[in-house]
Parts: sequence; C-alpha cells; structure tokens
Amino acid sequence: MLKICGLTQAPQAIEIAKLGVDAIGFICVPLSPRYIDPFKIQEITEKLAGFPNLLRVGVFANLELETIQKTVDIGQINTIQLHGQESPEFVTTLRTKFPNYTLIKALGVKDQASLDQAKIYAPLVDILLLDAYHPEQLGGTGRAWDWNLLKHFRPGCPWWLAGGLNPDNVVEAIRLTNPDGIDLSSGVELSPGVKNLTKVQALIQTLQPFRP
Ligand SMILES: O=C(O)c1ccccc1N[C@@H]1O[C@H](COP(=O)(O)O)[C@@H](O)[C@H]1O
Repeated sequence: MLKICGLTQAPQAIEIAKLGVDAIGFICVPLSPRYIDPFKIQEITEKLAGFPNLLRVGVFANLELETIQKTVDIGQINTIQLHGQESPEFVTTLRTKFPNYTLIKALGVKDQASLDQAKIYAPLVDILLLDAYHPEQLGGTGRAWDWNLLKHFRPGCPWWLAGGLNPDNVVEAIRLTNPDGIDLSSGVELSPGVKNLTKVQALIQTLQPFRP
C-alpha cells in the first residue's frame, strides 16, 4: 500500500490518484503547515469519485470526537488516522462510532518501549503506522529514523512505515523492515502542502517491483 500525505490541492490529488496510489492524506491538525479545512477537503474528495478504491485519509492529532465526526462528514473521508497521544480507550470509542471506516493509529517510535506500546493498539485498529519520534512535532518531520528497530516487528495487524521516506531511501527501508504499506509526505514535496509530482512519479517507478 502506498499513501501520499499532506495534500491541499485538487489538481494534485487527481494527478496523484491517477498515478495509482492506494491512499491520499489530508492533515486536519490546525497547527500543521499542511492543515486543510473540512470544506477544502470536500472540494477535493468530490473530484475523486472516479477512484472508488482510494483511501481518503483524514489525519487527526489529539482532537475531540466531535471535530473528527464533523471533518469526516463534511470532507467525505473514509479513513481516520490518529497521529497524537490518543489513548486505547479513545481509539476504542472511535472504533465504535466509525465501524465501517478504516482506522489507523500512528505512533512515533523512540525505542523498543514505543513498539511495545504500539502493540497495545494492534487489536483496536485496522492499521498501525510507525513514524519518526520528534519531541516537538507530531508528524511530517521529514526525519528518517532507526528502522533496524523494526526488523522483527510483527504486531499482529497490518502496519505501515512513515518518517523521512523519499524516492532515494524507500527501497532500503522496505528491504529492512518489510512493511505492509508506506506513507510519505515531505519526501515528495516542493513546500508544505504542495507535492512534487516529478518525485511522486519517480517514487512509483522505484516501487514497481514491490507493488502488485
Ligand atoms: O504532515 C504533517 O504536517 C503532520 C502533522 C501532524 C501529524 C501528522 C503529520 N504528518 C504525518 O507524518 C508522516 C510522514 O511525514 P514525513 O514523510 O516524514 O514528512 C505521515 O504519516 C503524515 O501523515
């Protein structure tokens, strides 16, 4: 699975969907330079009707249930990614509220203890997303991290790799960790929220041997 995250422009979203990605992500975190409001998301998702299998991911961090509900409804999102310090209890509540949505829990990995914590979420979600840990930033750091930590990571549910991936290091990352999916944002970007379509194309070319 390939997800390109941090989109803010409809023409780019259409081009990226045409290139055959599995998921596109919208950052619904107000402090992010990639923030996009629910009505702008709607403007984009309504142009993506020709891609019924595309995961349209809303990325949230430490937001209230009501905000998530509103954004999902207005933005016509079909996948919820929780990228903050959401508790297992909150994730369970969300699962109950959104039984037919794909649910992703992201965690910043610092050490083995982070991975042990990630495993607690495995039975509660559809996908775990393992990202770089940063003391001040929640995500979109562009920082690669010590993927060796993941060599034997088998959480019991599908998991995706994120954090500082780009067309030049993605093959090494996949060979080392063997994830079920990968998620890129700043590694294929011109500026926050504006993707570099040449880099997305290069990425897809590079990933050809690894994709169905
Ligand atoms: O991209 C952001 O600004 C962001 C803000 C808050 C939470 C998550 C965010 N992005 C997520 O970060 C990873 C990958 O980032 P990168 O490739 O290292 O730039 C991805 O999962 C995004 O969804």
